[in-house]
Amino acid sequence: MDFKTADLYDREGDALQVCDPVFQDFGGHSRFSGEAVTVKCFEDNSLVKSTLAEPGEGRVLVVDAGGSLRCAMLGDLIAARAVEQGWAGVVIHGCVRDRVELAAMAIGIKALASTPRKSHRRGEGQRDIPIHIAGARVNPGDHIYCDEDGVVIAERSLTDG
Ligand SMILES: O=C([O-])CC(=O)C(=O)O
Repeated sequence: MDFKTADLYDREGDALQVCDPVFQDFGGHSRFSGEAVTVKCFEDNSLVKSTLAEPGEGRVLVVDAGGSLRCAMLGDLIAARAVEQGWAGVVIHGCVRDRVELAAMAIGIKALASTPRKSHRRGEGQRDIPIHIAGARVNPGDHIYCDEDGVVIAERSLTDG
């Protein structure tokens, strides 16, 4: 994976959505990209768990968790399943936990922070809808590129030729 978000920005300019710099890296991969699958949920990670249990096919789950710092939307068990299922990464506008284990996993994970408290699981949330995270709009099927510099979103693939 040899893209750089800064180079993509230089090429595409403001045709790209650029996330505000609020994310930290928690996964073993800091550079990852893929087609976006979207989930919107608040302090309930039911849809995060069920979506990451499906075949990932190199896609990236993007979660609008409302920026909540109160509970973790993802931990080592859900992340391990995502790795098994072939997800390229997860971007969460919210928190994770189990950061030591996450750092050893072959997946990209960007989130705001870590916290020990787990989330609810009541089946609440929406999937495959347009979301807004960190100042950027993400539509299902957009292509998301993440690296050490940040997160950018394009309406089409920028690396498949
Ligand atoms: O189960 C959860 O809600 C989050 C978690 O700790 C894990 O994925 O291991």
